[in-house]
Amino acid sequence: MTPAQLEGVLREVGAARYHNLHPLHHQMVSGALTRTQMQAWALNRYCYQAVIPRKDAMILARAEDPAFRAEWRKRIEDHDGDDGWSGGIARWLKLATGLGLDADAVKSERLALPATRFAVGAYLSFCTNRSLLEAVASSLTELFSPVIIGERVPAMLAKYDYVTEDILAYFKPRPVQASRDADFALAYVLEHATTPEKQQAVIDALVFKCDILWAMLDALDYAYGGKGHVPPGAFNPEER
Ligand SMILES: O=C(O)c1cc(C(=O)O)c2c(n1)C(=O)C(=O)c1cc(C(=O)O)[nH]c1-2
Repeated sequence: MTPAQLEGVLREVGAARYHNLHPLHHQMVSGALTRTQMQAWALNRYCYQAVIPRKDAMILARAEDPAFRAEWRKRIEDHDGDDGWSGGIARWLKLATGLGLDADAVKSERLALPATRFAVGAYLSFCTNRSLLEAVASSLTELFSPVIIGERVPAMLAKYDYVTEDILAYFKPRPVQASRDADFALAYVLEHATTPEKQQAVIDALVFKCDILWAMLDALDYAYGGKGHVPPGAFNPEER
């Protein structure tokens, strides 16, 4: 494949598998989620946010090119800020507490769904154990995140009276940051996936990452959707 063809395939993967196609996302933007479902989404998604700078540190540690590291470290700065609590993770915590959750409970991750923990752990270990090229490719879901954020934020503000712009401050810088990050990662992947095997590996990495995001929404839907099968020990407001 030429680099342009590979880019085309990667974009097709996103068009077919990204989590904006998940029924739970559709319910969220149509205004159909209960407050408990919204809280559960925020609480579980915190685990994903919290692992992102850790997996990026794994990628950094394995990159030999200083110019690559200088670019990639911006991702860690975006999420941790200068002091650990002035970046994206802190803003996600604000989102969670704005929805009525307790900050310490969210931070502890103890109330997250088992499947969330497994999915997030799988992402961290993928970026630790696979090739640098595959780890970089697995971040390429960010090519598609500006679209889902563009759907989610206006819909949440319009459809849920308890959601405010302040609560959703996390998302404000994300489309710009994600485009910067995804452009860099895509250029890296297109330059370094030089054999059919490597090209297949980066496609598979993006599929794997779409599956992580999909599995997280599946688990939320199963636990807090119509069936209401909340696993033992997981967030369950009715038990309080
Ligand atoms: O709101 C979303 O649906 C969404 C999706 C993704 C993604 O596609 O992985 C990320 C984010 N947000 C996000 O905020 C973020 O910081 C982020 C980092 C990464 C990554 O894999 O390095 N993905 C995402």
